[in-house]
Amino acid sequence: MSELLNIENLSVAYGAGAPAVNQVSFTVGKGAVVALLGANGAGKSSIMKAVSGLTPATGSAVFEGENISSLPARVRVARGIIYVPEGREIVGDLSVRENLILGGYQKTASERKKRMEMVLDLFPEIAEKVDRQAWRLSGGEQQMLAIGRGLVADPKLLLLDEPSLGLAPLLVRRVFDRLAMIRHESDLAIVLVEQNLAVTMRLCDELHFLRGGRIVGHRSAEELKDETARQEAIDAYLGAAAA
Ligand SMILES: Nc1ncnc2c1ncn2[C@@H]1O[C@H](COP(=O)(O)OP(=O)(O)OP(=O)(O)O)[C@@H](O)[C@H]1O
Repeated sequence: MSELLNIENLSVAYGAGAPAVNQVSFTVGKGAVVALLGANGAGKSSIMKAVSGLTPATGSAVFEGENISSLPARVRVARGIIYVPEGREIVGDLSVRENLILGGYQKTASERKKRMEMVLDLFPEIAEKVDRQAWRLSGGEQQMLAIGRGLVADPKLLLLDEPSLGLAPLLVRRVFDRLAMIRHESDLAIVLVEQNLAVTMRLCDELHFLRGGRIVGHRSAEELKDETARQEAIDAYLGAAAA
């Protein structure tokens, strides 16, 4: 698998105290799904924001061989790095269709139309409600819209921040099944932030465990298929709440 993203010694500091992200390094292969797991405050979202150019960071970020460290967020979007933030951040007063149009704001009208059709095929739940204001959607539908809006931008790398947050287990399964479909049908790579290992295991190839802004452990999804190994990783890195 060839390399898509290489992050080296990434650090993020918001003030004078301990950095939120401290010398983090990881790589993402083309078409790979890499998960970042850790408790609240471990630094997961800060990594996502740093990779997407939304917060200042030090260290190096190389995407498709190009050093993107000093590129602004909108140029990273044009390169194919798309962030789907925690809490969805869809525009409630706009319709589902208008939210999807926003996702493709850098695309030509015909490309955007094609991508929107693909997204609505993938998420029939929101296709039925395309003219409805986004705030009227259920939590699961809003999450589908947030992911769909990201997909309209035709990402090479999707940065997905806690897509399971606040969703019932059945909806989480539905959202993750769709993500699995997309990744099998395309070259899309995903960096997935989650707190829940069981959910993450449905989709990812490898996992990095974070604590206090540092990567403290790494496992492949293959290794964690073994129940004992999985329990050991939970005990070592996450604690009982994340099982
Ligand atoms: N804009 C900000 N200004 C100041 N401190 C911040 C800011 N954003 C995050 N932090 C701090 O940085 C640390 C890491 O936060 P971050 O949101 O990256 O963690 P996280 O692992 O994504 O947490 P969660 O799972 O709760 O979303 C926390 O201590 C947090 O309080």
